[in-house]
Amino acid sequence: MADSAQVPTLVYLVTGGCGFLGEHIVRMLLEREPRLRELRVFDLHLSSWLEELKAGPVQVTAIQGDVTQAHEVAAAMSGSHVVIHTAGLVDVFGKASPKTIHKVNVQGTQNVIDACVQTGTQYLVYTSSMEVVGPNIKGHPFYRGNEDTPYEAVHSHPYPCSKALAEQLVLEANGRKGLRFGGRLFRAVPASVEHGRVYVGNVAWMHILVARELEQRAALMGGQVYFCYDKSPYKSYEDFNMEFLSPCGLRLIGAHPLLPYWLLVLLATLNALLQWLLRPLVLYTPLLNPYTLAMANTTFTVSTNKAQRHFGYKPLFSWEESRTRTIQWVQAMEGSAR
Ligand SMILES: NC(=O)C1=CN([C@@H]2O[C@H](COP(=O)(O)OP(=O)(O)OC[C@H]3O[C@@H](n4cnc5c(N)ncnc54)[C@H](O)[C@@H]3O)[C@@H](O)[C@H]2O)C=CC1
Ligand SMILES: CC(C)[C@@H](O)CC[C@@H](C)[C@H]1CC[C@H]2[C@@H]3[C@H](O)CC4=CC(=O)CC[C@]4(C)[C@H]3CC[C@]12C
Repeated sequence: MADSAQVPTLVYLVTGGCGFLGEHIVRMLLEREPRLRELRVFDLHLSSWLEELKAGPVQVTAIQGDVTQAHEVAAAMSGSHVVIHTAGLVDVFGKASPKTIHKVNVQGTQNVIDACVQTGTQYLVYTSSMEVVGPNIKGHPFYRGNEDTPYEAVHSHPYPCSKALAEQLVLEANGRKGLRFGGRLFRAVPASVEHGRVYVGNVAWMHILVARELEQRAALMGGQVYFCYDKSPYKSYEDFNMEFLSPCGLRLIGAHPLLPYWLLVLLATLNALLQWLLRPLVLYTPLLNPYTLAMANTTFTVSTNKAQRHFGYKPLFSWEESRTRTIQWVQAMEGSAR
């Protein structure tokens, strides 16, 4: 059994992947990162040599995009585990305006950071520059210094200013969570209890398709039941929720339920009794009651393609897109709850 360090499960995104540094990173990842499942190469200008890389075992996805466009960055980021952000304007010759340099190097980096937070991509590697340190405008030499050597970094040129600002954004974003929950949830349901979940956008899409096809295919579809499904992973109810809550800073404590099942049944029953006793005074509606506990502890998953066979249904949103959109929704809900 290959250890996890060797199993290709990770999705990397390299911005500026067609640049001088980016190309080296792309080729080296393919040669030296055994955990790589997909390598996304994001660049304003895609190079033809990318095509030759698609013949290998790792899925190489070329994405033409602009880091100054937040939605393009977020779309490329969706489902990535690691992003290496090299895209930038290297210009100390006055080819580009200070505004453009700032827009690409600073706003572009902010867009990458925001996309990480939105999509739950937890690891960002940023290519900074020695110019962030110096030489400064006073011409002070920096002789064989290191990261801790004191030096007065004072810049006026657009490029070093942009790199210094971008690096500061990245450093400040370290440890940032999409959501300030920062809380802990305690596992109540065994991870082995699978529960079927479907992204709401795919549920809506199936409804649209049924309504559209029903008239033409009444003989086949009339009176039929169709399970709704997509590529959402089979997980326990709580583990599935963590796909969206982990990127928002929540942690699920315990590989196994922390309380024995009989105690959960007792607590659920007490909740039901309390609800009954309090009903004349107040509506007490706890999450844990005998019904919800039974549901959460009963495996219920589907595997079917009847909807595809009968009316051509295919999920509109991939798992990665569904996950990203749900994380964004959770974050928006948290923002409105403040
Ligand atoms: N070349 C050097 O000596 C040094 C470079 N760096 C940094 O390394 C990074 C990469 O630099 P190089 O590979 O040398 O430059 P490069 O110009 O060869 O590569 C930059 C890549 O970013 C892409 N890009 C530019 N604007 C973009 C945008 N708006 N959206 C998407 N992609 C965009 C370009 O198409 C290009 O492929 C830059 O962040 C630079 O500041 C840092 C230190 C030294
Ligand atoms: C307190 C813990 C035991 C916690 O894990 C309880 C989770 C519980 C609130 C949910 C577990 C299963 C959910 C239901 C399931 O997804 C099926 C459903 C289908 C519907 O049509 C409506 C929602 C629901 C009943 C859903 C409700 C929440 C759960 C019971």
